[in-house]
Amino acid sequence: MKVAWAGSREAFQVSDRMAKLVANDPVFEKFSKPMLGRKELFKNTLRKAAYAWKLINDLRLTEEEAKWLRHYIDEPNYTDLHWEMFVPAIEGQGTKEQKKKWLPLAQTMQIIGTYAQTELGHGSNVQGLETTATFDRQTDEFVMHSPTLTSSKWWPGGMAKVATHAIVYARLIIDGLFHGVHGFIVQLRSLEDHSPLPGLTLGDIGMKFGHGTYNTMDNGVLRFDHVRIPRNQMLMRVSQVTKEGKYAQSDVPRQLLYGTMVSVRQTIVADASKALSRAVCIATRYSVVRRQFGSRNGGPETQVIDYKTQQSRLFPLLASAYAFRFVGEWLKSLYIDVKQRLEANDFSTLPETHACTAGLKALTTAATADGIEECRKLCGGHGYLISSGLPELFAFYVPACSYEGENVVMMLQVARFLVKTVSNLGYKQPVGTAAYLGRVTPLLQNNCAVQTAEDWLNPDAILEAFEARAARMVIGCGERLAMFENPEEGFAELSIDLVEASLAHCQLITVSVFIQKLNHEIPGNGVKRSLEVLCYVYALFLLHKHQGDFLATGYLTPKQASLANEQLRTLYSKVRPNAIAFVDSFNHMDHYLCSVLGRYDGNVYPKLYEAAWKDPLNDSDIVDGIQQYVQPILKQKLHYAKL
Ligand SMILES: CCCCCCCC/C=C\C/C=C/C(=O)SCCNC(=O)CCNC(=O)[C@H](O)C(C)(C)COP(=O)(O)OP(=O)(O)OC[C@H]1O[C@@H](n2cnc3c(N)ncnc32)[C@H](O)[C@@H]1OP(=O)(O)O
Ligand SMILES: Cc1cc2nc3c(=O)[nH]c(=O)nc-3n(C[C@H](O)[C@H](O)[C@H](O)COP(=O)(O)OP(=O)(O)OC[C@H]3O[C@@H](n4cnc5c(N)ncnc54)[C@H](O)[C@@H]3O)c2cc1C
Repeated sequence: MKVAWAGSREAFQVSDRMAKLVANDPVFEKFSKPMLGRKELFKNTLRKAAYAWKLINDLRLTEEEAKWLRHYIDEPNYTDLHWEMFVPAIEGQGTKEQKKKWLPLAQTMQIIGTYAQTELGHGSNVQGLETTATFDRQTDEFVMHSPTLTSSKWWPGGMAKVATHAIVYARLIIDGLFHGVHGFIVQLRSLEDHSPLPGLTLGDIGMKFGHGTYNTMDNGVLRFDHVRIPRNQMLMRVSQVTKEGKYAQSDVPRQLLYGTMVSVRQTIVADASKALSRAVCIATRYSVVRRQFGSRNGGPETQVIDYKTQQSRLFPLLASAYAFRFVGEWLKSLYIDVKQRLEANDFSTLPETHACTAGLKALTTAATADGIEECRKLCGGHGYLISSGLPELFAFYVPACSYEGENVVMMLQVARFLVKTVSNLGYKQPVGTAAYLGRVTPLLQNNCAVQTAEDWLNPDAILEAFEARAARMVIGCGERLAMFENPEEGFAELSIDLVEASLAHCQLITVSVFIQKLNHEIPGNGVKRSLEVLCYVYALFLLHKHQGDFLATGYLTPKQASLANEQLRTLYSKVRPNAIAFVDSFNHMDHYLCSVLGRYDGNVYPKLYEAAWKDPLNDSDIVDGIQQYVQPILKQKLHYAKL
């Protein structure tokens, strides 16, 4: 199962080696993090990042190994933006010459980059950005300027204190004409003494949610006061500006300007299963240790994992972790394919890839953020302790619902793709993840054939149910949209239904990828049979949760929906004996989990007790402030004290 989770024996070995490397090196200790102040926290992260870079070089780690190393260090920092956004932006949007100049510098970290798109006034609406890049023909330069307060760049990770360079998105202006938003490579700091370059105001935007997690990152604010950069620092693969000031667009579609976001959204989907599996591992192990009620004749109480209600909250999350792992793997292969095509100037699959990355990013991050919080509740009161590992994990993870495309905004992008696909149905056969929309007649006419709970243990029945629900919701939206004279008004008016239809479409992708995985790629019958159970749990849990959709579209009868729920209950009993094996298969080491509740050895209570004594408040019996503020109250003799 460890191999199935990792993707291959080689992938398992690489991640396992890196996990151990980090866990066994005292530099990467992280239990004390929540006790540190912001400055110490930040410096500590800088120290770890520098040490990690040294390890990467000394041990000659491959790109894959370096990624795992950074992952297991488990502290957001400037290198995330450098590797995940700055480098991909140059790779995807730079010309050959630009790549030749900038990539070697970035890949050896002689420069450190960030991705400065969002502003104080605009994040989702990229076309609404206000920073300007005005071409000056005389000097062959662009003048970067922040004309308003709201145009201040706001949020870019690593920008406040570390990055030496940034890809800055700004409105291109030539001779007073606006030519859309483009990316520019801008140097922010001196490579000699790290001071901000003249004309730039740079700082940190302040503390963020949670304490020891995202505050290791220096998210920044940046303002330009007429800062000049050479013309050849505009990323010019999509559009070019000549030294005469002529604006030209190559045959590369404009959408490629958004390409870095496709790349990172794909990574975010791949990462969702890591965060969810981490929370599920903690909650499952603890649910086996924790006992409440049910003692008979003085025997042990019931393990809370044996309560059906606990199972009905925990096991769908366990199944979701596996579903997200497989859909992340699938999306990665889709992305690798599109990347190769884009390099060869084949843009045909970009719209579908954009819809998949946007939609799956929204689906997986929302479910993971909610899932981590549910795992905290599944651990009862102890889940609220920092030492459970869950509050910090939640604080770290939850911004994924906002960054890299706010989730609702992303689902609306999926909706645009679906509406377009449906409106083209007469003359363009949909392919890939939208292929089912080419079979609308049977999907709209045939109803579910399930008659017993057992009938739900059939991949075809499940697939057809998810296809019919998505097709009916999408087609329904299309029909209602057609009634509006102005399509944009119609889209806005129906946006709530459109987001729901997009979710149904994305859930269909996730379920069908899981089924596909079982049909083709699982080595070993035992592993396959166990994963089949999780696949059914995932699908039937979604069906139960969204039964309103399945019933309202008329595909299911209430009886069939309740048979699905009955089957789900039976499936929970099949998951139970393997629950610990399923979470052990994630291969998460204690160091990575950073959780007393999720310890591999189950030795929870003594370690919780021990951890409590490490709190600085327990350094002495009488702490600072008691004499000054508590003792006087105890000793006072005021009238109202008698009340
Ligand atoms: C160790 C592991 C590390 C993990 C990863 C690291 C993460 C680090 C953590 C945080 C870093 C965070 C960074 C950021 O957040 S960077 C900022 C991200 N910002 C956004 O995501 C902004 C979201 N907004 C948009 O993407 C766009 O504004 C929009 C798509 C919502 C709207 O675009 P707009 O041009 O205004 O309008 P349209 O909807 O009409 O789109 C036009 C056209 O373009 C197509 N399209 C849109 N986006 C893309 C895309 N990304 N790729 C391809 N095509 C795209 C769209 O479909 C339309 O096409 P058409 O219908 O055919 O015309
Ligand atoms: C931790 C973190 C790190 C970040 N790092 C970076 C970075 O490195 N570089 C960078 O450039 N940016 C970064 N960002 C910024 C991030 O990309 C934006 O915050 C994100 O894209 C969301 O945009 P917004 O803040 O403008 O949200 P808004 O768009 O203002 O969203 C507010 C609300 O409005 C709704 N809404 C907005 N538009 C619509 C619409 N058309 N229809 C319906 N509802 C709508 C949203 O659903 C949401 O509920 C980071 C953000 C965070 C939290």
